[in-house]
Amino acid sequence: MSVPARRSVVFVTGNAKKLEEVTQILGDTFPFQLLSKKIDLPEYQGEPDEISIQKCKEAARQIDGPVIIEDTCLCFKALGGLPGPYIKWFLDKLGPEGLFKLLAGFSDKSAWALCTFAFSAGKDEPVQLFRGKTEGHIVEPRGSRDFGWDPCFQPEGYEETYAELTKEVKNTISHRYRALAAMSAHFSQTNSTSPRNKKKRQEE
Ligand SMILES: O=c1[nH]c(=O)c2ncn([C@H]3C[C@H](O)[C@@H](COP(=O)(O)OP(=O)(O)OP(=O)(O)O)O3)c2[nH]1
Ligand SMILES: [Mg+2]
Repeated sequence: MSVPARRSVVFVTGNAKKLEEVTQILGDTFPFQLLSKKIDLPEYQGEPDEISIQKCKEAARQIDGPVIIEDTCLCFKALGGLPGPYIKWFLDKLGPEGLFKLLAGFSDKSAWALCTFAFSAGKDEPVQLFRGKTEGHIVEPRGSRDFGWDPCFQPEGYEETYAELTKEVKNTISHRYRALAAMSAHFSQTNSTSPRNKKKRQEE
């Protein structure tokens, strides 16, 4: 008897570090087979949800099949949530040191990292969003420099920055971990209540 193939979905990202973390976090737990495609999707403007929806629709159009995208914001409370979705440009121009200095005139250094995963079953299909948020503070950069603004973000309840924490720890508290947990929970539930699985359970 042949084993039915696991449904696959393409994670579209131009960021190799994101892909690395997503693969580490999901392990074998995700009900879909995760494929990846390196495409630099446009950097849209607007609110995080709108950006993720546009990004996902464009990915689904290009792939012409089921896709997942991810968009990350780093939001400073003293700046009303900015840079938010524009963190990529701020990071490119200022680096982690400059991000810290941006808050020099403010006593409130609190910040949050927001990750949004968006799924679409294909072009012209609806987009579903899954969000994860981790609160913390912007600090003088410390730790390894291998991923963006990790050296200047210290998550709440920790003495270390994301960049000083081991990957194992970051990947159990991060914005990305939380968004993926929401997405995995949704699809695990959907899978277990799908008519095919219900029928299978009744037959057991
Ligand atoms: O230090 C970090 N740690 C992170 O966990 C993290 N996640 C994203 N980023 C960086 C990468 C970018 O500079 C921005 C987010 O912009 P976004 O458009 O979401 O990411 P891209 O690199 O453009 O990748 P996509 O192709 O859009 O998936 O923040 C982090 N830095
Ligand atoms: Mg991007």
